[in-house]
Amino acid sequence: MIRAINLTKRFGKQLVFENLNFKINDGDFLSLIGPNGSGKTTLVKILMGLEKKSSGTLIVNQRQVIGYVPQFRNIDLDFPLSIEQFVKLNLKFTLSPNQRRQDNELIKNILERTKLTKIKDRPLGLASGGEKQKAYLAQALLNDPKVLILDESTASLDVEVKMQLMDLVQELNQKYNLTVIFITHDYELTKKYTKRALFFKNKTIEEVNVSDVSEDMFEMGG
Ligand SMILES: Nc1ncnc2c1ncn2[C@@H]1O[C@H](COP(=O)(O)OP(=O)(O)OP(=O)(O)O)[C@@H](O)[C@H]1O
Repeated sequence: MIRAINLTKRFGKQLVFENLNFKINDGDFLSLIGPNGSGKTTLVKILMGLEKKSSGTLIVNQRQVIGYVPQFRNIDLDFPLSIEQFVKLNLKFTLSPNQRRQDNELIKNILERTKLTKIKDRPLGLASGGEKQKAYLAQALLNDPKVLILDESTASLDVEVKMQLMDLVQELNQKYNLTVIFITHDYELTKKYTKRALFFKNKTIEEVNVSDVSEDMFEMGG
């Protein structure tokens, strides 16, 4: 469970948002929507402990590991790692054979969950956009997160591939009760996949019913 009480953030004199009040429950599939610059990324950075709040209270269970899937970035064709090697980058180095065995099991399991097993040896640079994004997702799942943050992860993928990625995330949400926070500018995906929506408006946040989310909510000035 994550709870914000009067959460406020300023950068110097610039007020980004003030008095955010919300609660995110375990297993929620939630979208964070609002125009450019309204504070969505700043909020998740605060959630992940990468940015400091200015005032207010934020309660995040300490043991609640948060996984983060970044915005889609293309990767050079000659990137030297295979999909599996890339996913493994998030493992802690160990000399213990026992730990290595456990790590290998874990990797196998995660590649299966993200449907990457068949192509695990393919160089990441040669993978399709959707496959690359799944590799980021697999990396984020490595530390067994209870919360997964997707930061516009589907931007610049084509529609079908976006849906495939979101189907996979939905499956993880339903099977493992993974909490999903989806920062997005995508109206269709918000409607199709998310169960709750938090809308940044006038420097604060309000919960709107997903059925009431409209396209202009992604465009209006902050
Ligand atoms: N480290 C920083 N120092 C100063 N200002 C910052 C910093 N990070 C973000 N900002 C400002 O805070 C505001 C909110 O930015 P943020 O990236 O959170 O918005 P966003 O809603 O995620 O936008 P977008 O939809 O465009 O990704 C912007 O005006 C931005 O310029």
